[in-house]
Amino acid sequence: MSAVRENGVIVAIDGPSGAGKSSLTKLLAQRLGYIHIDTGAMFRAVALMSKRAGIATDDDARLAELCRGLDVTFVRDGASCRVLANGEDVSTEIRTEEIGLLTSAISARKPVREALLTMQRAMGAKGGVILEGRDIGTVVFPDAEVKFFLSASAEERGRRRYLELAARGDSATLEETIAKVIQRDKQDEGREHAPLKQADDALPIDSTSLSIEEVLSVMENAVRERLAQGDKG
Ligand SMILES: Nc1ncnc2c1ncn2[C@@H]1O[C@H](COP(=O)(O)OP(=O)(O)OP(=O)(O)O)[C@@H](O)[C@H]1O
Ligand SMILES: Nc1ccn([C@H]2C[C@H](O)[C@@H](COP(=O)(O)O)O2)c(=O)n1
Repeated sequence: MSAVRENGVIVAIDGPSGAGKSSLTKLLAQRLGYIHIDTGAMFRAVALMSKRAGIATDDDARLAELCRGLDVTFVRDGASCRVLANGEDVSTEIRTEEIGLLTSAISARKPVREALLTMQRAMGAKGGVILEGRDIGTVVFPDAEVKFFLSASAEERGRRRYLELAARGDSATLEETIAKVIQRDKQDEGREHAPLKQADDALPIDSTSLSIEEVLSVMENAVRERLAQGDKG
């Protein structure tokens, strides 16, 4: 059993787009008093800055230089969290579907993954954190005390995303949205560096037919059970 960390355990929540990672990480972090680290938002911030700088998605030298000069931070704003890139609030801009697709390409580049890996490990090393992403339990923190792999059918994840986009006034159809979810799955699973995959010791949760509350209950129980084990030394 790994040594007890200074601020608590590390919780990893990996899974494909639209599975519910951000929703559950936010709620679980509130329940546990843990810090929520949205690693997807970090990759999205890199993608946004690369777009602004006109950097090609395969220009590794310029991407590496951009990452060296990029500081991504999270700032609590009431019940939610703002994402700052070099001090600029980019929380809204990074959430567009355009940036989402660009991020899938950018996140496949080795220099970007190496730069953000260093940042993510520095943010979470002392524990008391929940990191959500694609490679947390396999690459970022393979020694995380609790790992979940949260998934749902592509149709259900597309439906969720469709409802989310429609609420924001986006005119994408359900069929188009499901197709984009499947496209991002293929890109995230098929890339050479840190592909999306379930860690061998992760607890799989298929949320296709589960409510957010039902998923949260499974996750909270699993974390509290692990914390109780730590108390036993
Ligand atoms: N179990 C669930 N049942 C119904 N809706 C859900 C469930 N989990 C999440 N949702 C909804 O699905 C949408 C996507 O959820 P969320 O953004 O948390 O997913 P995600 O895995 O973080 O996606 P991405 O990786 O693309 O950021 C949100 O509108 C959320 O409220
Ligand atoms: N640890 C991570 C987190 C995210 N990504 C990639 C995968 C997605 O295509 C993109 C945006 O993530 P989201 O905000 O939708 O969760 O970033 C990754 O490769 N590794």
